[in-house]
Amino acid sequence: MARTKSAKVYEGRRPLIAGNWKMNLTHLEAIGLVQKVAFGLKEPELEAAEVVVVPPFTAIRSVQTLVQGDKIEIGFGGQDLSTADSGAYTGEVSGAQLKALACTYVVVGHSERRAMHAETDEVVAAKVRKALEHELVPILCVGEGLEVRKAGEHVPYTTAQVDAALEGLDAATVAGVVVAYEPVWAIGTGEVATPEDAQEVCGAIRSRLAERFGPETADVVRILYGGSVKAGNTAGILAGPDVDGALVGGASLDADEFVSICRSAAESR
Ligand SMILES: O=C[C@H](O)COP(=O)(O)O
Repeated sequence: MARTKSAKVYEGRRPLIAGNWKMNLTHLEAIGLVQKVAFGLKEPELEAAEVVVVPPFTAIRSVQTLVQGDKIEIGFGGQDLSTADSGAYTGEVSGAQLKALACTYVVVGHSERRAMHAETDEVVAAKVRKALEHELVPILCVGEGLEVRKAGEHVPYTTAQVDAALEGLDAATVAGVVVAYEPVWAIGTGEVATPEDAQEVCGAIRSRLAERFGPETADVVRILYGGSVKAGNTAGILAGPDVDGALVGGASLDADEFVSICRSAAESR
């Protein structure tokens, strides 16, 4: 099993694979999955690529206990956070609560939150700020629906979402954000974007970050692709020079498949 090692300085952008479990798995099933993933990956692979799981809130504590107790070199985070810190917000979870569970990351603005919970660009921007305030790394999700894609407006649409979410932040702060390009038409559909599609938009996002925050900042921000990522398509997608990893949904629930995805990422740089 891969164990925690001393900090290492990485040159360039270290590939990041984040498994978003969405509303799947009990806390007991979560433990089993993390154990299998940890046993499946070797230490050099976990050094070459950063591996993160994003369980439902109900399983975070169990994942934390396992990861810290067994010194497993796998990170974890939350799937959402509130724009508030505490109070009468039934069902919400705060950044402080996630931080207290040792979360490193939090997904913000996932298309399922935007669509099912009416999260606007303003709400997403507020959540990015709240995550940063609590020293959580936001994984900012952007991406177009099928109509926008068919109209050929996917690049301006997604870069505008990035603009809105990062409005008012300074370059040093933006350097600590992860962006995930997830075309909505490719999420959970089996309809994966081509490597060229992924690179086109990830490259455009990086160019936009360079315009707004400077090339040094744009150069360090990790930009992920998400949408029907599987072991068989990871290498092709990560071959794009601006694609630094993947936000994986369904395939992250299968230990063997997720291990293979992480291995591809480790071999990608
Ligand atoms: O957060 C993950 C994305 O929504 C991708 O999900 P998927 O890999 O099941 O298409």
